[in-house]
Amino acid sequence: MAVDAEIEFPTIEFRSSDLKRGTEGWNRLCKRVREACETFGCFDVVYKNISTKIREDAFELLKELVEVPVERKQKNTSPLPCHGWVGPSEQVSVLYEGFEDADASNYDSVKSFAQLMWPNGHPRFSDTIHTLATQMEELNKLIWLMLTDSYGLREDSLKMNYKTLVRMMKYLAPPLGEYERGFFPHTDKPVSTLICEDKSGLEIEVNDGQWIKLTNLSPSSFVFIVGDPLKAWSNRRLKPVNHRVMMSGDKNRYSIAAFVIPNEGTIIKAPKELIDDQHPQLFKEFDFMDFFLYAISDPAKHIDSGELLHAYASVSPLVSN
Ligand SMILES: O=C(O)CCC(=O)C(=O)O
Ligand SMILES: [Fe+2]
Repeated sequence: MAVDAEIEFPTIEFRSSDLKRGTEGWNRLCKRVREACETFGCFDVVYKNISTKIREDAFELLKELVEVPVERKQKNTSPLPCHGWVGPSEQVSVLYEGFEDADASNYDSVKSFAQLMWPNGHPRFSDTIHTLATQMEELNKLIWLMLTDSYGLREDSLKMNYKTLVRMMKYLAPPLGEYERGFFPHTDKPVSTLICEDKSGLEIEVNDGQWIKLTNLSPSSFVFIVGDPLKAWSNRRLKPVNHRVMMSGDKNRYSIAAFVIPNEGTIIKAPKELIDDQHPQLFKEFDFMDFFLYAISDPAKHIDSGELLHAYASVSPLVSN
């Protein structure tokens, strides 16, 4: 997929015939996934095992969700600051609105969310979002397996207990002819992220200050994004990508993101196979939740998002990007 005159953003199709571990097709995919995550920190995965129907249904339901009265939206709270429902404000953007289910591959969690928004519940919403979240979680697992296989590691080198937090977002079209921020630039703090969208708007920083828009994503595309913890886990091989949403045109944009949030007490550390004389250990091992809370704390507000991992866990203050 060409998104810029010079830069070719990687699109990788996961054909069912290549998903058998150990086959040539599988090994080829593993290599491409690893290269994309090391070079760009993200890629477009075309994955037809998640049907376009379930995505379309989810976007339709999201359009219903944004219409519920504000008093109900405000019930979507979270123990984490800046999580839960976030309405249009300077905090993210006046164009932005986001809802969150912290454990969306768990049916009861989605059902409780739906009951807050629609007092009589909304089984079709619960079924659809739960199914999509579960399938995105499976896709994420597949990508993790490709990463461990490509580094010649055991599967359990990247295994942890986690929840799949799903964020459902709406971005208003900007005033006519304008090009406006929908989501500020940042690197993701969850371990990894998968995003699907109904309209382009996502942009990534490829070189210092050079942004490219991800256009022409297919109806079966999901954007996989390397989060900061994967950089620490891989001893700086994998690259968290700085990304943002910019809005233009006259259509609203809807997106659904699935984030990997490890359970309390999960330690992020590089497997010993990824540390040697040529690759000395660059990050101290750390508790994911401590890092996550640090990243949304007041002192962290003065540090660039892409520098937070270094500020928090770098072994040496001299190590930079
Ligand atoms: O809406 C999107 O496509 C991206 C949102 C995002 O980057 C995030 O929630 O971390
Ligand atoms: Fe993000």
